[in-house]
Amino acid sequence: MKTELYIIGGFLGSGKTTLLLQLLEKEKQAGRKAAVLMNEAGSLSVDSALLGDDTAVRDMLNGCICCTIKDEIEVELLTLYKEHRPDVIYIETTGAAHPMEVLDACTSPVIAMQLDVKGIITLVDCARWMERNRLPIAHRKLMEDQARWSDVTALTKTDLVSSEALTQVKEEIWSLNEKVILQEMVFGKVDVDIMFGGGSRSEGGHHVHHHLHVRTFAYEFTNHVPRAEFIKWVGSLPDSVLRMKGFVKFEDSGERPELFQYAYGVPFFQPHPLKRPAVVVLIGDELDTEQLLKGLERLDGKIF
Ligand SMILES: Nc1nc2c(ncn2[C@@H]2O[C@H](COP(=O)(O)OP(=O)(O)OP(=O)(O)O)[C@@H](O)[C@H]2O)c(=O)[nH]1
Repeated sequence: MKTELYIIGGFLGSGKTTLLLQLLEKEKQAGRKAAVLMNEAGSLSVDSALLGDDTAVRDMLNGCICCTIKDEIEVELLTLYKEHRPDVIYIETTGAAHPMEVLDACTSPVIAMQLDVKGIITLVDCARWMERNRLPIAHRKLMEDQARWSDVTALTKTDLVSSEALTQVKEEIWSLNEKVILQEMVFGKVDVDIMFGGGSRSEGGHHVHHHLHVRTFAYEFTNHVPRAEFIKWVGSLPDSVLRMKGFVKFEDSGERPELFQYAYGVPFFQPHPLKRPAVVVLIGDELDTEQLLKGLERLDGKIF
């Protein structure tokens, strides 16, 4: 069984920990084992102290998982997975995190086959959203990007705004992200079934989920791959593939897989010193997963 992964993001003070505590309580009631990866910008984790003893928690301090300590996330996720085999991992990001960067960091090929990346939950503090034009432009843009790239947006602190303001917030968020599931929430109280009814972001297997636009797709090669064919395949990928990364064993490079990176149409290969699983991960908008699977299986010598 794969471990489900949810990313909880949202601007500073938007209510992430408040929601997380509610979600953990629900998981406990459902008899599921939950783990948390908590990212805080400071050197001391205040929020993880609130979580109680029955949840496995790992702190990532002194940096943001979407930039300065991005590489640590795969180690932290692997450690949580290996030590606890949780049913679900929640990642609480710092308020400064960009959701797509966090998604990128969480989809390391080293752990991709073990995780089912369910989605991004973004919290939007309604009062703050209404006043976002007073923020510096970079902060406002981040707040809007957080709403734009989420699967579920929980509108928090609805008790502090008028119903007209709430309607305006909803309309503005829908105009940025028409596929989002919007949920109103007061002090973390939310209908979890509606919230999580939207499908799954990761497709390490062979089934297609609807609703979500940005998805991840992981594939593990069984065989060595012909390099020229692989490069040709990469060149033929549609623009909907935003990012790809992984380790590939080529027919001309022996047993050590090469690190492969692809972003904005440019592939990059590098020999890798360590033993790594031959897994590639794709991130994209409306990925045609059947087509991708066919292409990868052909490269893997499984179909002709
Ligand atoms: N009025 C009101 N306050 C809320 C609500 N949800 C959370 N809060 C309060 O907002 C404050 C921040 O909540 P947190 O859950 O710590 O927010 P956070 O996003 O984890 O904060 P950071 O980790 O600092 O970014 C706390 O004092 C909460 O009690 C709500 O729905 N209404």
